[in-house]
Amino acid sequence: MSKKLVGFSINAIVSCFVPNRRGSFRNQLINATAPQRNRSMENVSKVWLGPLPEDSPYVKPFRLYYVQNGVEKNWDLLKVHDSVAIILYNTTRQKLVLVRQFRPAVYHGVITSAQGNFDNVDLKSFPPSIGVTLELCAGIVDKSKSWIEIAREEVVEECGYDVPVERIEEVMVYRSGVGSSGAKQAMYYCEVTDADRVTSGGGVEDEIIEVVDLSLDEARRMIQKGAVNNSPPSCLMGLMWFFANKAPNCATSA
Ligand SMILES: Nc1nc(=O)c2ncn([C@@H]3O[C@H](COP(=O)(O)OP(=O)(O)O[C@H]4O[C@H](CO)[C@@H](O)[C@H](O)[C@H]4O)[C@@H](O)[C@H]3O)c2[nH]1
Ligand SMILES: [Mg+2]
Repeated sequence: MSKKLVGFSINAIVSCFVPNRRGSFRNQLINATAPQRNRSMENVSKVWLGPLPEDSPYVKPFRLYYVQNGVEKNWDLLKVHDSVAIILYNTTRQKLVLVRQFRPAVYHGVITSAQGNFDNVDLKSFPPSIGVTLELCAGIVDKSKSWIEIAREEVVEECGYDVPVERIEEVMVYRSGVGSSGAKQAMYYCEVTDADRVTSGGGVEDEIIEVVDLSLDEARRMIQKGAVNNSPPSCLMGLMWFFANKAPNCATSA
């Protein structure tokens, strides 16, 4: 990872991010049985906006200046965490394993697309379910561990499958938010079995994540024309990669 970017150190940013966001695996097992597991992701009773605090551990806005063809230009950027995403395929059930979550950014986006602003949001007209996404298991790179180890931890934390890194294959590395953050995301593929399942998943701390087993027909429908519904491009691309390279009876022949 590069250490310096436009005057502030990435390490300094990372070090001010919430430390030890993830508990130990033992704590995760304890958390998995705690009563808060029953909280509903759609039980959102009030929404409002506020200014971004300067010490946000997740988003840092700034302006980058550059001279191109002798002309000074600038671009407004957001420093956000890099991330990993994992295409999970359960070979016992022949199901893809995805996650459902309430995404405040998506909820905001859907509402502002519909009414032009986020003022006086009526929760009856805009129920929290419109901000729920179906995504690949994914997580931010917020600790000094190898990316593949972070991917392994996300798989067990969010989906409950405990697999060694040797079973996780790198698929591709790309940049998201090319106009705003240029953040790096690495995508991985991992086959799991029911025997690898150690918890029901669901995330750590205050995360509310539902693990969803998707049949290959259901996954195929998600990437059909007109079918995309709130899922991020990384998820859709991961599904397409799976069908192009891994799905039973679908692998392209040489
Ligand atoms: N982002 C953020 N803002 C806050 O204000 C904020 N406040 C609390 N948090 C906490 O940070 C953690 C983020 O969870 P993950 O590590 O699992 O990361 P993801 O949210 O899954 O995001 C990944 O996957 C996405 C799908 O591919 C990609 O789009 C992202 O780029 C990629 O990072 C959660 O514990 C959440 O409670 C915030 N997180
Ligand atoms: Mg996640």
